[in-house]
Amino acid sequence: MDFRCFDALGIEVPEAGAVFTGQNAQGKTSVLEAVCVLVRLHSPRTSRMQTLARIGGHGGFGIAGEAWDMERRIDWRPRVPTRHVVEGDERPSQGGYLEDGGLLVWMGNDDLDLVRGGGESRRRYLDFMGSQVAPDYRRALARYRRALKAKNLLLKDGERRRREIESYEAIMIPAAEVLRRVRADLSGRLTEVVAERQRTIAGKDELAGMSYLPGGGMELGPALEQVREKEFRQRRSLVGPHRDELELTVNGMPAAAYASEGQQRTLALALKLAQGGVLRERAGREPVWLIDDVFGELDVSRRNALMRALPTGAQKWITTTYLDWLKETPELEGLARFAVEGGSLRAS
Ligand SMILES: Nc1ncnc2c1ncn2[C@@H]1O[C@H](COP(=O)(O)OP(=O)(O)OP(=O)(O)O)[C@@H](O)[C@H]1O
Repeated sequence: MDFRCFDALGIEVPEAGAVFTGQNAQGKTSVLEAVCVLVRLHSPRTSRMQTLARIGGHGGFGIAGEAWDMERRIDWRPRVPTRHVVEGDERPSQGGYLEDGGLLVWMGNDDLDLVRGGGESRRRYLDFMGSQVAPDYRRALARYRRALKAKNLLLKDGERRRREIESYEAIMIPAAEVLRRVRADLSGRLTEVVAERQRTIAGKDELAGMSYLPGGGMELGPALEQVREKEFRQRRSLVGPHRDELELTVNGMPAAAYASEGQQRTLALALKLAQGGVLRERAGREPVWLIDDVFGELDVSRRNALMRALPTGAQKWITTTYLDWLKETPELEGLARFAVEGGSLRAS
């Protein structure tokens, strides 16, 4: 293991899921994070794998588990290729490992950033979904980011090296096509489901809206030509999927600026619930819900609404520091209970 604060950890979770309780900084989030890394090769807290390796451990980490009836294992070590193993067979690429991986929805108490924060958090929301439903998405995103970084370095040095810049754009344009096709498709479907979830949680007077706005327009090639001079002057990339926006509204007004805090919280919940619904529709399977410290923060009516909205058959992994609300939530009775303390776990 050697993952975060855990040197070793073995855990069996029933079909319905589990609730992890404990004080702050005991390792609850790390348990959910390990599932996310094993299943999606992605941590919602960091993009640096090194951060996940236990300080004072052997330098790397390993996670193994059965997910969606398949034995999966990853071994991460610094400076050597990560090993991805499924049913005992090594998969040579991340894409190969992920193609039959499971589906996840992550809910955390920073989900409010989806509504209040900058475009980056909403792009991450689409990216997390995109890479779960479209096999070519993750690769396109990695290619796009690498080429964009190289292009930005060239723009920054101010030398107007058009030829070299165009060679990176030749990588960015087809990658952008993949990203935008998937993002447009997902947001089209999400719009309806988010509006429906918002109505269910808040009542019929709250109309949530969503529009996908590709930065510079859907066609990247012509957009790049149009801003060429401006990019040279400003020394940075001005159009492309890294500038896409997912505009959110409540009752026709921009949600970040005009919606009340309650409306914003409801919208953040609706976005995550819709994510689960659309993943299920697209992939024909129920995602697992990793719900990190969300329930304790919600008022009773939103907590109940969330509980009712979570699919009954879905597996849920829930962390919480407060125990009181658990007693009032009969829907969670079938879930195993674990107490997390100082990087170790015991059934409670
Ligand atoms: N790479 C690492 N090696 C060792 N310990 C780590 C590492 N990364 C984080 N930690 C520590 O692990 C502990 C558990 O963190 P975690 O976020 O899982 O706690 P938590 O129980 O979810 O807390 P909270 O309720 O505050 O969210 C923290 O003390 C944290 O500082």
